[in-house]
Amino acid sequence: TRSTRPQRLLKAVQKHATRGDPQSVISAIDHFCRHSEWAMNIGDEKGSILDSVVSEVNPEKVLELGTYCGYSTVRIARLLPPGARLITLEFNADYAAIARQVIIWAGLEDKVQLVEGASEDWIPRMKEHFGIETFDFVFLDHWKDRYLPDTKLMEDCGLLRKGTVLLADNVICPGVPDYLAYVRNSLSYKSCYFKSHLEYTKAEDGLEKSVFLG
Ligand SMILES: Nc1ncnc2c1ncn2[C@@H]1O[C@H](/C=C/CNC(=O)c2cc([N+](=O)[O-])cc(O)c2O)[C@@H](O)[C@H]1O
Ligand SMILES: [Mg+2]
Repeated sequence: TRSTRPQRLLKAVQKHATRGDPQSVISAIDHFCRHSEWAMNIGDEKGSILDSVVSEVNPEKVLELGTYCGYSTVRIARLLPPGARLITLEFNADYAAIARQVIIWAGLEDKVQLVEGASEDWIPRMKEHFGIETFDFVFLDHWKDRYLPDTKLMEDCGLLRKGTVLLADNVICPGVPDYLAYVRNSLSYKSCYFKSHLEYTKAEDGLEKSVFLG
């Protein structure tokens, strides 16, 4: 049977990127998505904003919701200090299998724990299963109707501390209106919008950075 797009994306990484070189993995995926097949990675333009926020926060404990093929996982993990950990949740087994290979190709498997499962099932288990008290940085890029319920779940599970930074992709396109209204109106968050473009296109999109105030 015909291969899937994530499988073709992984092939492009293995063909064009250098093992152990995260930047070459990022460039190979961006080239594939610009010149061969669009895919829903954050991309290079919004990816640079992600890089700057991660560098500013310099987090020890990171949670990513929605791994897909591991593009943003690699972008984040390559910037983490030694000893820092990234847990990424992905409930589609096929995507998880591709992402594992992309993360290994980038040489970042020691910094990343890819958990194959649903965010709603695993957020409540972060303490007892991973010994995580709170996260320093959370990247939201999974199904858009899950951003708000999962944020409330993280609050309820005590996983956010004063200063935890949430960064959400696609707040314009496809859009997350309920999440945006919540973080922008809640007294528990200081929120700001980074205007950009939908990956590999000229359409507007952007990232919302929200600092939990405790
Ligand atoms: N509750 C959950 N727990 C674990 N994994 C979960 C999950 N919900 C979804 N996922 C996974 O997260 C990814 C979904 C991304 C949705 N993005 C999108 O739909 C999307 C669409 C466009 N677009 O249409 O232009 C552009 C973008 O940047 C986008 O991120 C998929 O890999 C999916 O399996
Ligand atoms: Mg996205």
